Amino acid sequence: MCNISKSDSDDQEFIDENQEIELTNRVFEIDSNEELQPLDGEQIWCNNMIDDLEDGVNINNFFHRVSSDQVIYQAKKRLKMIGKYVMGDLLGEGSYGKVKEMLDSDTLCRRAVKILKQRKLRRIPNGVQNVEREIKLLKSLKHKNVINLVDVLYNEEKQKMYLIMEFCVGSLQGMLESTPTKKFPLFQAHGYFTQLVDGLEYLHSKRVIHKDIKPGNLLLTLEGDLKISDLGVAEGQGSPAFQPPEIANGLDSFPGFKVDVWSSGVTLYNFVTGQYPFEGDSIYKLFENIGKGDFTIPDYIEDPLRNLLLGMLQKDPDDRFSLQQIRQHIWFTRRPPKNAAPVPIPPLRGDEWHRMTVLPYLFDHYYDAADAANEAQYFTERELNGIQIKQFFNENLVTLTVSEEMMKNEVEQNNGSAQTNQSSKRRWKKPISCITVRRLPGCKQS
Ligand SMILES: Nc1ncnc2c1ncn2[C@@H]1O[C@H](COP(=O)(O)OP(=O)(O)OP(=O)(O)O)[C@@H](O)[C@H]1O
Repeated sequence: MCNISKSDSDDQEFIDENQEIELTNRVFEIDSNEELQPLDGEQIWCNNMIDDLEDGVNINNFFHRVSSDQVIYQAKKRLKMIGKYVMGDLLGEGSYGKVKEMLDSDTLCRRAVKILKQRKLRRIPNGVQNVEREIKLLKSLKHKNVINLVDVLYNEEKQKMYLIMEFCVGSLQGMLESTPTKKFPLFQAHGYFTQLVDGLEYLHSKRVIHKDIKPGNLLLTLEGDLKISDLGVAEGQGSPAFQPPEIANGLDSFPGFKVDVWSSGVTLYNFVTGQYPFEGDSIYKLFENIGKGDFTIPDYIEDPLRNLLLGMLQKDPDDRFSLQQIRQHIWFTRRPPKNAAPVPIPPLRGDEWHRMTVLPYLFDHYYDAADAANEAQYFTERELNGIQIKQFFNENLVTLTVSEEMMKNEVEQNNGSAQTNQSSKRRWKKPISCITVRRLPGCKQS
């Protein structure tokens, strides 16, 4: 019999408003004495244990506290749909609101949704109008290196706007932060920088100035495509460390396109050195330093890259390189050799495979574990840490795993007799189960 223990875990990181927490947020852990380990990548939830607790049994009589690395499953995920989109987990949070993963139930494409609260927007002067205007603009843009706004939904009652975008696995900022050196090898920096220039050139051709180019606004798809994001709905005038001297000095008028060239120069500097050309203890000091335009480039950055950085970070916008000059620059045109391991995309909330977070919600809503066993076409038996388990295979998507011993208990409870052969699985009301996603639906980003 598998003992579980109650723990007042404060690890609520994975729980968001979509998740209905069973057992008032308590986490259940397998007793370490039983040595029942989760199978790789599998999740277990013990429904009959939950019933015991709901019946008001004093759990302390039965359960022992064990270390948290034994935690197997903690929360029920309640399905939430916004139109045809199935909501997944939180991806991040910006100043306007949350960004969550979504699945388009028509196309099975992974999406990200930025949830904007109109109440919040109204507090910003012209906030609502600006967003509306920007949405119109974003809808008219289509380029491989610019985040695509796929759909916009409104909920009048909740006063929310949902901006549905292409799904990305993370930002270049997150990748840089995940490395000890905080920088990319030159060939990787080159790959991202050339995509950034491609995207910027497209935006400028549409007479759009981004105003907030920085690694945090450059997202990556699973395929490694760079997407310029946060167009226009970004709050304020951009991030201070990436602002050009004409803004730091408060000039009244200046060529807007050169603002993007400057911040792309700071971004490239950051990619290849892990540092910023201008720093300051306060924003005033930072702007003072930017305003003077004096900076140094570490000696290990050699020409032609040094020359490119100097050209992009010219204090006077008229002297600053144009995008055409950048494109023709020798560093741009020649790909550096791949002489180091690339910086990988860091795990998303602990998952290095960046698996779809929508699936557990779908399983919880549509998939009854008992039905899975009933519908199973194949099963296999094996031993796991001394406990006999059965795995039922349903097509190639799902494996339902049930321990023989748990099965006995369940059947005894339900029928008063212990039946452990395969036919007994039809009688289970709530088997203790593992559901493993073996294959994810593929999706080509459109
Ligand atoms: N299309 C997307 N796919 C995956 N993650 C995304 C997507 N868009 C944004 N994110 C993530 O969501 C988080 C919040 O993004 P958002 O654009 O709202 O804010 P921000 O750029 O961090 O800040 P601000 O809006 O204040 O400038 C970021 O961590 C970002 O990486």
